Amino acid sequence: MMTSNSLLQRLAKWCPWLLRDEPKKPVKVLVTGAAGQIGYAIVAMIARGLMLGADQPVVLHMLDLPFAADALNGVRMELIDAALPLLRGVVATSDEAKAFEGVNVAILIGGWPRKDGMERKDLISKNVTIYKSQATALQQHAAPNCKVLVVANPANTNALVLKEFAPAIPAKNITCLTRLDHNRALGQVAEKLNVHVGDVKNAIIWGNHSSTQFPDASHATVCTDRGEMPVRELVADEKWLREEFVSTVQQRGAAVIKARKQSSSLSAASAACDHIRDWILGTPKGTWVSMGVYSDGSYGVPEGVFYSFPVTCEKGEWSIVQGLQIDGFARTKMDASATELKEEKSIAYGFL
Ligand SMILES: NC(=O)c1ccc[n+]([C@@H]2O[C@H](COP(=O)([O-])OP(=O)(O)OC[C@H]3O[C@@H](n4cnc5c(N)ncnc54)[C@H](O)[C@@H]3O)[C@@H](O)[C@H]2O)c1
Ligand SMILES: O=C(O)C[C@H](O)C(=O)O
Repeated sequence: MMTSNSLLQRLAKWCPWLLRDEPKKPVKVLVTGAAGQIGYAIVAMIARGLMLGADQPVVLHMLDLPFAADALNGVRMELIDAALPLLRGVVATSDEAKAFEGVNVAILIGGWPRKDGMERKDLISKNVTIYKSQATALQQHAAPNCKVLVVANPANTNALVLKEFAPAIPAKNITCLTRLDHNRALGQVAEKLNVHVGDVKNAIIWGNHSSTQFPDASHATVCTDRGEMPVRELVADEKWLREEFVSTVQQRGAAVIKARKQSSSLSAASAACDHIRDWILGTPKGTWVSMGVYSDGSYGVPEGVFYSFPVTCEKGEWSIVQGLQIDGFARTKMDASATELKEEKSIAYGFL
C-alpha cells in the first residue's frame, strides 16, 4: 500500500511546490528617518534579504517627519517599482504609533547628522529628545520581544535615553551601532596586509561611537594558507597598530563627511544589516563582532552606559566575549571612552 508520504513524493515530480517548506511569516521591520540618506540605502537592502535572510519575507514600516512625507512616499513608490519578492507590505507614515505598531525589529536612524567640523556629541541637544519620545512609542506599540538598533548619533547616548524611557523593554533588546567602526577596522587591516577583508576577523571596537572609541586589533586574526595567524604578528608594527590604525578608524566618519559633504550612508546601512543579521541569525563559530550594549560591568566598564564590546550571538541573544587580556595601553583608552559616555549621559539628562 502506498503511504501518504510516498504519494506526496510521486506527486511532487509534477508539482514540486508541494514539497516546499511552509512559507515564513513576514517580519515587520521599522526604519525611522527612512527618507534620509541611510534610510534610502537600507530599505532596499532589507527588502532584498540582506538583513534577515534570502527566505525571510518582510513588511517595511518607514517613519519620517511630516515635512519629509513627499520624499518618503517617493521611497515607497520606488520599493513597489523594484518588484521585490520578499517585500510583503510597506507602511510609510509620520505617525510614531502607526510606525511602531507590532514591529519585530526597529532600526532607529531618524535624527540629524553632524556636519564637517562637528563632533557627534554636538548632536545631543537635537537628537536625544527624539529618543525620549520614541521610547514611549516603542514600549506601547512594538511587538513584545522587538530588537532595537539605534544608529542616529550620538548612538550610545540615544540608546541609553531609549532604555531609560522604555523601562518595559528588556535592556538586552536595545543596542547601538558600532559595527560600522568594526567593519572599518577589518578594512584597514585588510588594506595594510593586502589580504581579503573576509579573511580578517575579531577586531574589537571598545567604547563610544565617537572619536574616543578604541579600535583594538590585538586579538584579531587573518585566515592564511598557514592557518589562522595573529594580526599583530603579521603587521609586526606595534606603532602602526597603536597610532595610525586607531586614529584612522576613530576619524573615518569625519573623513567621509569631509569627502562627501554628507555622512557615511552606504557603509552605515550595510553595517546595520550586518548587526541585525548576526544578532538574529548568529555569529559564525569562532567569530566575534562589536555591538554597543548596556554595560554589565564586564572588563571594568561602568554600568549605566551603552558601551561597545566584542560579542558573540546565538539564538537571537548576544553575550560579551569574556576573558580577553587587557594591557595598560588598552585600559587607558577604554577608560577614556567610558568617561566620555558618562559626560554625554549627564549632558543628555540636562535636555530631557
Ligand atoms: N552609528 C553609526 O555608525 C552612524 C553612521 C552614519 C550615520 N549615523 C547617524 O545616523 C543619523 C542619520 O543619518 P543620515 O545620513 O541618514 O541623515 P539624513 O539627514 O539624511 O536623514 C535623517 C532623517 O531623519 C529624519 N528625522 C529627523 N527627526 C526624526 C524623527 N523624530 N522621527 C523620524 N525621522 C526623523 C529626517 O527628516 C531625515 O529624513 C545621523 O544622526 C547620523 O549622524 C550613525
Ligand atoms: O561620522 C558621522 O558623524 C557619521 C557616522 O557616525 C560615521 O561614523 O560615519
